[in-house]
Amino acid sequence: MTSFEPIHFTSTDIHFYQHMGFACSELCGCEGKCTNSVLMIPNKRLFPIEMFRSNEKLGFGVRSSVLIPAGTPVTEFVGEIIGEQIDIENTNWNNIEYAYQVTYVKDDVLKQLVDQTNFSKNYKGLLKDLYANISYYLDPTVCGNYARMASHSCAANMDLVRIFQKSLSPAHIHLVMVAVTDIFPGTPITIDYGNDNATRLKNKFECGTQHILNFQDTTKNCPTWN
Ligand SMILES: C[S@@+](CC[C@H](N)C(=O)[O-])C[C@H]1O[C@@H](n2cnc3c(N)ncnc32)[C@H](O)[C@@H]1O
Repeated sequence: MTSFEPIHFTSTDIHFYQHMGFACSELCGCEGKCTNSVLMIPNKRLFPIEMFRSNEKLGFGVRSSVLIPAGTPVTEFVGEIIGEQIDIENTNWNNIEYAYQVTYVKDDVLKQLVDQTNFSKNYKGLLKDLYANISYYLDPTVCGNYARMASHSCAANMDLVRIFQKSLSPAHIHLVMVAVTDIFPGTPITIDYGNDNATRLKNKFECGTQHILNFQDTTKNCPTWN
């Protein structure tokens, strides 16, 4: 399951579920000085980003004035880690509008990853218990960055990838936004909010794509960007 093979970021795969990464830290042999850390590029803020107002329905979005090449890790999605057991379709937790779910109770890949580590049996048990009953979210409401302003698209130009640093607990998750297509200057930066959110917001979503999600009538709710 783990490998050092390069990952080809394409818009046809859902990388969030398929790939997880690890970043060096002061706990590694390189003492965090390694120049190959996956968090290095997103934290360098290589791309000028501006916020713009799309329309009344979409509100504000973000875009860059320069080309962002496919495969580039562009920024971290910054937020506070929150553990919530919520019914996403009926929640009145206001922050759900901006929070991004980073763990799923049925996330077998994550559980297998914990099993593969050389952590002690007790620590592995603790990690599995943490993930077993609660879903964790990165909530940018109080402490966040521009990533929280990205709009939803059913054919998003960025995907989010979980990168663990130092350990495998929810508190060690960094969420990195990676371009999955070349994003031309001025193009709105979009992510897929996921099926649960799409269902919750299905009567107000418009993303200008003809992609069909796992619920009926989605195409009806996806007129073009304007
Ligand atoms: C994470 S916020 C994005 C920033 C937001 N546009 C703003 O101005 O604060 C998510 C909210 O933006 C709006 N939104 C984002 N993408 C949308 C889309 N494709 N269609 C309609 N509304 C969208 C919805 O109101 C959604 O609840």
